[in-house]
Amino acid sequence: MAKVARIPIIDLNYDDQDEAQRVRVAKDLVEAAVEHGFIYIKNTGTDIPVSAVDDAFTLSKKLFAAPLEEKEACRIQTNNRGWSAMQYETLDPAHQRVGDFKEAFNFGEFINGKAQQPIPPSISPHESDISNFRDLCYEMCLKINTLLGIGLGVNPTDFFTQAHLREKGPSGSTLRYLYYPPLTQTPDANPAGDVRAGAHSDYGSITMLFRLRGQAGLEILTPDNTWVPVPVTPEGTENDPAPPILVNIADLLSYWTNGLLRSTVHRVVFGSGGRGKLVQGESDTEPRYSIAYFCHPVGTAPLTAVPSERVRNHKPTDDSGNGNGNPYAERKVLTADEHLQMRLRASYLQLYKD
Ligand SMILES: O=C(O)CCC(=O)C(=O)O
Ligand SMILES: [Fe+2]
Repeated sequence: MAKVARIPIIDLNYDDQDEAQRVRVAKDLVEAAVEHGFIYIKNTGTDIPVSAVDDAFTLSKKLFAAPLEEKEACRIQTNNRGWSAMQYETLDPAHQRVGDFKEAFNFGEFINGKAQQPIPPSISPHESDISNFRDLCYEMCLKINTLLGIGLGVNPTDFFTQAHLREKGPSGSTLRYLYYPPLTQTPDANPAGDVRAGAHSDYGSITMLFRLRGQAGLEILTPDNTWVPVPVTPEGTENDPAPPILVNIADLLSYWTNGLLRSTVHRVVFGSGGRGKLVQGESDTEPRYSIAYFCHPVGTAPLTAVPSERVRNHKPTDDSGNGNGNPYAERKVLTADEHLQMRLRASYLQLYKD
């Protein structure tokens, strides 16, 4: 059996009246974020109902199965909204021969349940459901940001949360449906060298990832520089109503905390015959679907030093200035939006070529 990533599993289902318990969970969350950058959040349906996740996957499948013209009419724009065709995005341009073997659809902000971008007619009757799911993700993201503030001893503890509040202005937060066809449908792919999503770290503050049981592919780069798969259903969650939600620290939060919180590099690979090592009980012969919510602070949020003793005392351990070997989180960025623009330009070469 393949060696798998050892990522802590945390249950956010604590008693709201029990402050000591909340602080304990917050500290566990921070330690996992410092050590691994990835955290499994047990999904018992409290924060995000299991039916809402199931319905989101149903809609995603409908969207990617829609006629090509419908998706073409929603092609991704420089506002980072819309449909990204097979191989259009290249997450690791320095090392990839060709683009990612995936399709993606990005949903930006909704206003009163209405998308502010073209939506394929095949799923437009469900626009308000997509908006609701995005809201659930947003609320959970605020909760995690609050816990991170508590666990880090940031003063005020809601420093991160305040920076994410929608009422303060638009943000780069994006709900993304992803579809990775199986090798049988991608004859151009060379599974030994090509990837379904190139090695990258995420751009925002945190990412929440939903996956389907049995679908292989995600790997993280460990501190000793080896790739290990991230099981969809880690030990101890087999009987939960849904697989855990996989949360990872992204570049902006790593940058904000001077590298204390780890933004871990990850990728999606072909398993059988490819580079990946399959986790027991998972396979890559079926089409793979995942859903990510990329949580970003409001675009104008200045990335000033986090008011935390622990962050102040943290010494970056490498030349990048972010302490975790991540080459993207450079110190020159000023606002959340500037940071996002820098990252998008690097991965959508055609879109930004002019
Ligand atoms: O599909 C996955 O499992 C991961 C996708 C991912 O890393 C991303 O879209 O940033
Ligand atoms: Fe990612």
